[in-house]
Amino acid sequence: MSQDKLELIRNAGPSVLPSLLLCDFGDLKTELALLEDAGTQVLHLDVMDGHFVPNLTYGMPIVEGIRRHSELPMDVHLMISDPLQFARPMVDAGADLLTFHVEAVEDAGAVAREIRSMGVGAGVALNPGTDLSALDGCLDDVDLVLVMSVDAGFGGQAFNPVALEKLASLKQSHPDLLLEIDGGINLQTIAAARAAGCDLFVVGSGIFKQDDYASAIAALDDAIAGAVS
Ligand SMILES: O=C(CO)[C@H](O)[C@H](O)COP(=O)(O)O
Ligand SMILES: [Co+2]
Repeated sequence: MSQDKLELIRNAGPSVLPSLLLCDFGDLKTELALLEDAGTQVLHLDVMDGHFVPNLTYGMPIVEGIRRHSELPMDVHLMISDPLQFARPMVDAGADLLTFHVEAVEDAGAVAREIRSMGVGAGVALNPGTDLSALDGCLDDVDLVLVMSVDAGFGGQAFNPVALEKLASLKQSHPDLLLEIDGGINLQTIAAARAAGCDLFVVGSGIFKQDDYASAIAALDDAIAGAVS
């Protein structure tokens, strides 16, 4: 099942991925229905442990709850110190792709291989201050690279353009790699990310702080389509 969903994630781009960090968790069912009606193809879930990042969000019960209300593929962004500690429970909860931070682990390739052995996709993320060289040796083992355009931990932060250089460089060196960006993506920043070669665009405030999710997503889609590379 997860392999089919992973294929859907691979083929979704270019696409906006709503980050549920800022959604109304008191009414998940309605939130998910609105996102599905707006044409969402993949959900982005932010898991924070209060240790790797100074913020705490949610774990398996919420991922499982989201899965009960939606069949959409789930891209789970693990901002946690020990990704392998919770990888299997996250897969059992319904995750289809697990993205861990390269800053959190000793051997990113080994972590990615272990995640893939669980039948789901593996992604590796890097914060704005982390050099691309941190990914040396692991890119053959991952399905996706998540280039952070804010320091992982909070929604609503300002976009850091260092992400654009990293995307362009990865696109050039690994043209077949799936590239995702996360943090401060909105109508002002999304076209530049597309022009730099990005496939998947995580958006939190740019959707959930807007009155109408569908028109917010449609405007972001239009900006992606109009991007010049
Ligand atoms: O991983 C994240 C934060 O660490 C979130 O996915 C991201 O911040 C989305 O929110 P926004 O679009 O408001 O920046
Ligand atoms: Co995220």
